Amino acid sequence: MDGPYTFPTHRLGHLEPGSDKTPLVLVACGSYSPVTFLHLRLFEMARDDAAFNTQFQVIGGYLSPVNDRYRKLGLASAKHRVAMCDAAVDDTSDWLMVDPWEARQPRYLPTAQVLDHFDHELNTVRGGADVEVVDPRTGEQRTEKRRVRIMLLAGSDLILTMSEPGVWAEKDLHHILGIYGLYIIERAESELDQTIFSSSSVHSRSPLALYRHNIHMVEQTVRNDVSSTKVRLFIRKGMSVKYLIPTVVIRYITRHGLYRTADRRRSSLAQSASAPKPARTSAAGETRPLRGL
Ligand SMILES: Nc1ncnc2c1ncn2[C@@H]1O[C@H](COP(=O)(O)OP(=O)(O)OP(=O)(O)O)[C@@H](O)[C@H]1O
Ligand SMILES: NC(=O)c1ccc[n+]([C@@H]2O[C@H](COP(=O)(O)O)[C@@H](O)[C@H]2O)c1
Repeated sequence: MDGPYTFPTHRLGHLEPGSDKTPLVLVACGSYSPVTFLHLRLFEMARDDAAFNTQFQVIGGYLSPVNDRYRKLGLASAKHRVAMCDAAVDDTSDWLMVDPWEARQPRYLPTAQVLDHFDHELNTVRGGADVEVVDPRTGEQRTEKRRVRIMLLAGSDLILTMSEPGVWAEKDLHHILGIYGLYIIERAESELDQTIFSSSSVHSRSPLALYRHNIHMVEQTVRNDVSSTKVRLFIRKGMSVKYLIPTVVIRYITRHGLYRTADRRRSSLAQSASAPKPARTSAAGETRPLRGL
């Protein structure tokens, strides 16, 4: 992560010539300590859903690892988490990228500001996505710039925290859901009570109900509940994590001796009052031992 920052664009796709679709970029903010096959698979599920059920065409996907100020158990340093994500996408994907910008910031950044950064890079700096169109009057072909839509990609556990008090600022929810939108992948242990979206319930004035049209839900037809917590626990116990995370990530963990001991401390840097306390300890609960372990 040393050296000057440049926004990664090397795997950005483009719209088909003449396409009337809206270009979509998916951004998944998370800890990724470490990144798992499930984290990568979330992007594939969302891209398929967009292709089959919407007017969007996914032209890019970014993992944005949270920085060291985030108060969460089990975080390896941002430098390691970014390197593991980089290795994972380089080895397993031809369209996913890792943006180290959030991880490099000196303070915790709420997700709304991270999405603003992507909007700035894609729509202000690059001016949107290129699409070849034919002028209906002259028949000439020209390149048009089309505004890129950015959406937050997350598991249903994250959306549940959006209706918990104190985790998200109300103005940030209006910003994220109103301007950008959400791709939600259902998570086995975090089933959504549909009334949180209902305009006729007590939640009717909540941002989730207000911007229901900007929220896309995807059911996991092949259920996978790998979590980083489980992976860390397995490593600590000397158990295999093969086929749960990419082999290049296993090699990286071994080479750097990560996750060998229980990390009951939060990152020493993570004392900033502006960093929200994560709403859940973890999917498998670092403090709640897994059966048989
Ligand atoms: N089983 C799952 N199903 C759907 N989404 C998931 C699942 N596991 C993680 N995610 C999503 O992946 C993103 C990154 O999350 P995060 O890095 O916190 O992963 P995690 O595996 O839950 O980590 P930890 O176990 O350390 O809490 C979040 O949007 C989270 O909702
Ligand atoms: N207020 C906020 O912007 C807010 C609140 C909770 C989680 N998040 C983000 O969600 C992501 C996932 O967080 P967890 O690893 O705690 O599930 C992180 O990138 C974190 O920054 C943002």
